[in-house]
Amino acid sequence: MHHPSAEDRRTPTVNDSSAPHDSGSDIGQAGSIGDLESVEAEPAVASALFGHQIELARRYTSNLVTRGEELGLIGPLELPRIWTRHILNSVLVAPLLRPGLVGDVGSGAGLPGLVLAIARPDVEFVLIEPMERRVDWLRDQAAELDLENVTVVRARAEEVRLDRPLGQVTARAVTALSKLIPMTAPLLIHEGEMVFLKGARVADEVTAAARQIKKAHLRDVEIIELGAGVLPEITRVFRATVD
Ligand SMILES: C[S@@+](CC[C@H](N)C(=O)[O-])C[C@H]1O[C@@H](n2cnc3c(N)ncnc32)[C@H](O)[C@@H]1O
Repeated sequence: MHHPSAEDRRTPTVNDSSAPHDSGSDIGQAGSIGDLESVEAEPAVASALFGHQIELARRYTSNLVTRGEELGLIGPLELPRIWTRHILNSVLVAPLLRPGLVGDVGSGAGLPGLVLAIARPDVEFVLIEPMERRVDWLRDQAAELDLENVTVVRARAEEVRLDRPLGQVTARAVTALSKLIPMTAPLLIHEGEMVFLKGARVADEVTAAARQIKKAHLRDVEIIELGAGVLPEITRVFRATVD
């Protein structure tokens, strides 16, 4: 189990404008698909979540669309596609993780961090999030869902002090690769991996981040497309190893 450092109790200056994709609520555009009742029939769920994990994912989702919405962590128009666009999109990444310590930078409402912690109880997670309101939410959810493999640290990634380096780091909708790479590279062990959920323009981001990729000594840079034929939208993952 990972134990938080003194950073956990620190109160940093929060400047959320550093997340260019943050439009107020963590999640918040119009959508149309989502079916909580038939979730076991979803191939993406069937391959990554089993028994109790499905129940935990349901409870987390239910909390997100009720209390999470009240707290402004999710926009009301996003509720209908919460499963496909947010939960399952995160679940798809679970097979890319390996045992060890994984850091999720900018977890916000818990995506992908809390979902991955449900899907991979064999992996330890540290959720790194600067905003107090979101940190409180993440801690409450981890406790309520009994996720013993989760520690929440209140900090910005550039300033966080962890007890030990990360084997892998994840992030979704935090900032462009050109900022995310230098922000997270120092947190990783040698041969550690970046696993970032990215949008349709990830190839352009990779091109724009050429200098940062070189400076961080990244190798095996690849874009992995997940969920084709399973989810309405393909999930694109930027994966790279720190040499
Ligand atoms: C748009 S939200 C995305 C949240 C979540 N990952 C998701 O996909 O729904 C961006 C999050 O990144 C956090 N954030 C912004 N800058 C950060 C930094 N420098 N280090 C860590 N987290 C940061 C924000 O507080 C916010 O919770």
